Amino acid sequence: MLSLKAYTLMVTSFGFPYSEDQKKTYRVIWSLFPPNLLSKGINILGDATDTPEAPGISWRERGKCPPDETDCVITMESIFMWLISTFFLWFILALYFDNIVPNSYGVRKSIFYFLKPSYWSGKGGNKVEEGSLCSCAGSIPLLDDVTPDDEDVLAEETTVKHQAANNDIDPNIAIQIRGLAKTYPGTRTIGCCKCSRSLPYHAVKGIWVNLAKNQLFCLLGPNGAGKSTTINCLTGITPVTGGDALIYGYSVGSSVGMSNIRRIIGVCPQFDILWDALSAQQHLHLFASVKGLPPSTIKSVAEKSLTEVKLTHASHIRAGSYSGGMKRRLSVAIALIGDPKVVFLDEPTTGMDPITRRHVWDIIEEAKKGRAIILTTHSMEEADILSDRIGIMAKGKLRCIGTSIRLKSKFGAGYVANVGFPVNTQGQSLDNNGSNEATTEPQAERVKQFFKYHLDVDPKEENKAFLTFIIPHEKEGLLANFFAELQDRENELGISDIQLGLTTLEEVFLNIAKQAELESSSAEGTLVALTISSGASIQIPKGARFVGIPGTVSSEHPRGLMVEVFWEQDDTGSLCISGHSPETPIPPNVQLPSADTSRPRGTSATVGFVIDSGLILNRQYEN
Ligand SMILES: Nc1ncnc2c1ncn2[C@@H]1O[C@H](COP(=O)(O)OP(=O)(O)OP(=O)(O)O)[C@@H](O)[C@H]1O
Repeated sequence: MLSLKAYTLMVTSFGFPYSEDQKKTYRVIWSLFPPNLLSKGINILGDATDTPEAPGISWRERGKCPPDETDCVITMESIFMWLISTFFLWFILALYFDNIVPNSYGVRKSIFYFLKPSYWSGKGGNKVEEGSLCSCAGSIPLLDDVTPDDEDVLAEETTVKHQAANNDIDPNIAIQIRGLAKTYPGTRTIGCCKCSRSLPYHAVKGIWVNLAKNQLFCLLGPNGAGKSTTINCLTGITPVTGGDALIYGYSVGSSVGMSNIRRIIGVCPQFDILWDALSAQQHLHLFASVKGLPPSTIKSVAEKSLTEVKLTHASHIRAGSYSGGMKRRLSVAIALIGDPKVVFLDEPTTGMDPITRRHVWDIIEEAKKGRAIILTTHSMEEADILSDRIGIMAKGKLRCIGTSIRLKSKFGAGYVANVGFPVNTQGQSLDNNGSNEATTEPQAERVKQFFKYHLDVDPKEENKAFLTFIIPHEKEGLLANFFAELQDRENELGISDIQLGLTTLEEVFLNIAKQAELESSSAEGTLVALTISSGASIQIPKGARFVGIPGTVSSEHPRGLMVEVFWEQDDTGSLCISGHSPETPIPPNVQLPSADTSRPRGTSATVGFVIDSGLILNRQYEN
């Protein structure tokens, strides 16, 4: 770019195209580029002042050719006029292209946006388009209105629908999300760009939820669940394609509503949007001014913010040299500056060390007072500690909603009992008097038998120091007497410590993610390979828990064999197989599929069949 500029300047200084020999059209085209005119202007001034005796060009004489100039086709006055006109021309073109070229979220205005009255009046919605300039967006297919499976999600949806229909305004509600949907349009790229076609993608499929004031609502979900898209719709970064949301009564679907919303929200986006050349202090001063804080308070507010996020020592250093954690802290401070009524925090603690993260949690906890906070995170611990309510999304839908305890008791496997045995600092077993003896093993066996006999559960994890049991909710009624007896026999069984708690939020999250994966893989037919103990490999739907293995029918196992598959999340948040149980006979209450479904048409792989978890688990409890 620079060399092109140098080239055109050089060409101009050699006389092209400002000479009688050249066509006027060339001169006009050449003059549209201000550096060329500037170069010609400097040339004329240089020629007029090249000797001490030269008269130069006075302001009054700007419209005349210099007396010794023989080939004069442009005067200084024309150059000034051209420069002023091209300034406006390029300025208007810059504004126009800024509006029609898609931003980083693929959002742009239509090519003829300036012809629409709504653009000039500011009324009539927030009409924008998506996709690249040389693409023609396909029409957006409508989403079916599907009733949620979960009773709490359904109850929330019914409440919001009822309030929306009756125009009920609940003063305790900060955000009301009314069937918010977002479909990224499929595009057909034509002409100037490579010819390709993509299908529309339903990223958010109609969410109905009320978010209260003075509360933190945490949106959880695996990668690609639609969390950031939801936040982007609520903050106006990307336009909604269905439904609406009201933030303090202002609609995100209208440009007037959105400009009011921007005044009362603070956003910490998933990726830091900072200027490398500005320091933390300059960032905060800038955002405080944009949010309209009185100039006299900006300095003290910025200093307080910097202290809160522990960036005082780096307040004058350029943000470009900050670590990832420092940048996130600065983004959190920017989101909170100006006392916004609603704060969106999209994975605010990503990349922070545990000490800094705890510190930021304290800031968020403190910030809850007087505002509504919407947080997305992949840290279950963060969600558990900070949230008043949690919603878990998967595949664009809200799958469950409630407090952490409600979700754990509803979707977790039950209670976790940890039974500890005395060990020394090297991890060796001790007896109850503290002497080094390998007494734990028989005692652990007796504890296992005690659990098996009373609750019919086996340990999920075990080592010398402890045994962990998962006790299903169905056994809840037995727990009081069971633990009273276990405590009475603590000494006899060599137990040093008993802990009882609900299963973790992580387990709830995995259960919901598995369920969603299973739903979509059955719809799309996505299969993953599972290698069973015999070494054979079968294909199973992603997320399936109990899977029947085709071809295992024998006289010993007339109904065939099945396995329980264990899942975990990989680094990208996708579900992957972490292991499986030994093969066990398929119980009689499971209906077996017809033989030809194990080898779908067009594939040579053996496909395991999914067995409803309810059939297996209920049977285990009944036994
Ligand atoms: N501009 C876009 N065009 C097309 N599809 C998109 C666009 N932006 C996001 N998506 C798709 O929408 C889905 C939801 O994305 P989103 O970023 O909301 O997920 P997320 O839940 O925030 O995930 P993560 O936890 O990874 O941030 C993804 O499948 C993503 O590929």
